[in-house]
Amino acid sequence: MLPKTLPTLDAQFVADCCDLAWRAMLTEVNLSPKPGLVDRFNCGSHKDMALEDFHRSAGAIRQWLPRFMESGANHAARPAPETLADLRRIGVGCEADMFRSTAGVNTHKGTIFSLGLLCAAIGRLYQQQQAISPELIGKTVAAICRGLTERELQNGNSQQTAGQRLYRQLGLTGARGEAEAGYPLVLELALPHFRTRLAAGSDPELALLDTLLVLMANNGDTNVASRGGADGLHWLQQHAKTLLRQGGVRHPADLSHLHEFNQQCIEHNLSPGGSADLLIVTWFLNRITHVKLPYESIKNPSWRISYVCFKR
Ligand SMILES: CC(C)(COP(=O)(O)OP(=O)(O)OC[C@H]1O[C@@H](n2cnc3c(N)ncnc32)[C@H](O[C@H]2O[C@H](COP(=O)(O)OP(=O)(O)OP(=O)(O)O)[C@@H](O)[C@H]2O)[C@@H]1O)[C@@H](O)C(=O)NCCC(=O)NCCS
Ligand SMILES: Nc1ncnc2[nH]cnc12
Repeated sequence: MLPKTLPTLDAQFVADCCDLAWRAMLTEVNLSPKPGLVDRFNCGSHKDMALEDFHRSAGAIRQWLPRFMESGANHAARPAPETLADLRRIGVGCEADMFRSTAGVNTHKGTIFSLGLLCAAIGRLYQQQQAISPELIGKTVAAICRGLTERELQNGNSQQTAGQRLYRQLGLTGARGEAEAGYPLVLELALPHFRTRLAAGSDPELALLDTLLVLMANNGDTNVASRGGADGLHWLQQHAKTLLRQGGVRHPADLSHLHEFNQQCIEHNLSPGGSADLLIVTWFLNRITHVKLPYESIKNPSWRISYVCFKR
């Protein structure tokens, strides 16, 4: 008789997932050249943070990700919105460590929100012994975030964050809206685009840079809007669309267009930090299906016998 639910999250599985999330953060920040963003060449439109801040921040966040997974697993039998309250508590602690590691600079606030939700969704799916697929993860995040934009954006309080202010001014739902919708920009646009480019034999870094352009062209990025307003966001989206129409990033020679785009973002003081976060989500979801699930083997009788023997 198979166990109804696994007693706890398998430690190796948790470590594999959190290491993958950590690698996703490093892969994104090391990817170069990225328009307006911190990378190996320069700090884009940022005067207060550099590559090393992101490396330190990613390491600090990595330590908290198991707690997001455990929260998702522990609340697996509870109504999904109850999970978010616990995630908020963990998130506040994680953000504090991020700020400690960067001497107060906001490198990954949005990343913590997105990766925290993805890890919680994976913990929930694991506890329910469901498949861990990008689509099911997206659906589970949407369930956890149901009603979030209405609660936190439509009824914003006086202590407005950038996201709340931009919702009132421009109707942008930002990180909350993307999560509550189940990451459609990633699941319907960026991830299929990235996988198609990889399947066609594209260099992975060029494919990822091209995917960043796809995100920048379609994302209502509140980072861009908080600095450049609606006009700044429209300019950045149109510029990304033009580069994509001209062929995007297919050959090393195309990197010159990204260097030029970066210079223009610096002149406009624009940084697509939200699209950088969604690129982290894209890379992570592309690889999560490779992480070994312990209960996949339970269907294999030989493994089941060894599991039962081991547990005695
Ligand atoms: C729900 C929160 C995200 C609340 O934050 P806020 O109300 O500000 O919400 P948003 O503005 O919507 O988003 C905040 C960050 O999320 C990223 N983001 C923006 N647009 C999108 C989008 N469409 N899809 C996904 N993600 C998006 C973005 O974060 C990245 O950029 C930041 C670095 O850029 P920078 O310009 O430097 O940012 P600032 O320093 O703020 O501006 P300057 O002063 O420099 O000009 C960095 O954070 C990147 O990650 C948005 O900034 C959530 O954070 C929250 O409520 N936290 C509380 C604790 C919690 O609950 N945490 C975990 C829950 S699982
Ligand atoms: N590389 C990057 N530069 C600036 N903001 C970011 N947010 C996430 N990644 C970023």
